[in-house]
Amino acid sequence: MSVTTSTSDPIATSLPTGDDALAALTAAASELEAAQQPSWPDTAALADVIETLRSYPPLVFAGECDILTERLAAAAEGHAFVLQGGDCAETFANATADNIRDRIKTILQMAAVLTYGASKPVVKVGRMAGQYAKPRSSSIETREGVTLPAYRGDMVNDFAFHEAARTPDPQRLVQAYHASSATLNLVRAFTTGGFADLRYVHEWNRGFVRSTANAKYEQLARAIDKAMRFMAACGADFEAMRTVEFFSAHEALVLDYERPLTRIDSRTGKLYDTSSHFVWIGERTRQLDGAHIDFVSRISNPVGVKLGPKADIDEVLRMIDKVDPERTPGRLTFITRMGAGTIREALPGLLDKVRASGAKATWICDPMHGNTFESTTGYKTRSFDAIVDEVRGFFEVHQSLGTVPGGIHVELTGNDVTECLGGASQIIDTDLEKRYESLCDPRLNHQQSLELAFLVAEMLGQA
Ligand SMILES: O=C[C@H](O)[C@H](O)COP(=O)(O)O
Ligand SMILES: C=C(OP(=O)(O)O)C(=O)O
Ligand SMILES: [Mn+2]
Repeated sequence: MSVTTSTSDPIATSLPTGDDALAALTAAASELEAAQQPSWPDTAALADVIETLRSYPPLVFAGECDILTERLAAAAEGHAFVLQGGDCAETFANATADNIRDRIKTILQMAAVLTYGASKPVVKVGRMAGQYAKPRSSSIETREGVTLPAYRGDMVNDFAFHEAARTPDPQRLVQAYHASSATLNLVRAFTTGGFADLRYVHEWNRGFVRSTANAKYEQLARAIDKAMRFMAACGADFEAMRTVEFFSAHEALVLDYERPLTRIDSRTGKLYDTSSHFVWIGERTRQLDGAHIDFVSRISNPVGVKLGPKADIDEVLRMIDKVDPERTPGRLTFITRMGAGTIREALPGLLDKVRASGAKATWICDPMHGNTFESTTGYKTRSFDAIVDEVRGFFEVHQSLGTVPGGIHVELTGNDVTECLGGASQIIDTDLEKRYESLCDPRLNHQQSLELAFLVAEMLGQA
């Protein structure tokens, strides 16, 4: 079945639908170069796994992806604010009930504070239920004279430093599917079964500001408390606020996972990557003529592209034509990750030119990936102050241009880890070893995540 779009818009393209679309997706797989892919040693085993994944049910429904597209369109117009958060790299071992609960709890707490600050709905998106693959700066790692393949996420290989562990194993793709399925199932249960009740979330936040270290956020917490009482006095239906809309997201990196989970939507004949509601393409894999950008241009999910400080404007404009030729509101999100010291110079030009081109994108700030450095104690870390400063710069730039700051994208956990420096509990270099658990990038811990939410709420209140 092939359907052409009839439009007079010169940039609109006609993508095939149905079986033709799936065939084109498969053909592109063999023609285009895909960066950062595992070197699977056993290609027959990989082929079996791909067939297995093809036979599995989708993890999300296309209609849910469309709802997220609408929410992201609202964020692009300034009618909503997006919060994307979760681990840099999920692991199979950490996909436990407690960890998932605490991450959801952290995101819900942040969202409540941001909703108050923005006076807008907050679109809640977890970097979870699929964030199992990592692009790496180097494809090898050397320790004490021994060189092995780099860890590329649990979907590909194991973190343990020996040859068998680091050898890519396609069975891990199947494990990633099951871990994602179980995670998403619990997330759906938490967010629709009563755990997300705004009254609980508010109580958790009151608990957070009770500690002396966080007393500086008390004023805002009191204002939220007053608003809750006001709502109660007006007879607000808190029962209706027991459930929240929550979406999943991850980097679409390993195409041997994403392609077999890409399915035809029975309603429209269009393709959706049913591994997640939202997928993004990372800074290292966004080559215009590469397989990743081709892949997202063929699916109808809302998609993101990370943009670093060196993003070339012409390339970005061509990317818009390729990924969002029909200029569908909410379809394309740019996640900027410039660095605190760079964002104020690097972002205005991009915003300005994209606006001048007539294209619309949702702009989200990732204040993590441009602010990574090695601590004196040898840990990959980030400082809380730089993270806050990058978000501040993001708001300043948007404000000066009259464009819309659409949301934030953060690496966080609900656990009390010590991976990022600073924050009210003043984590210093020598603290990092106490509880450094990330297998890739350092995450904000529970307290630091909430602090960030309070600070961003203040920025939103002033915007
Ligand atoms: O999460 C992002 C990247 O995968 C990560 O920053 C790469 O880290 P590396 O430079 O240690 O490979
Ligand atoms: C790989 C990541 O980021 P980036 O592509 O921005 O480096 C990430 O989000 O973990
Ligand atoms: Mn990361």
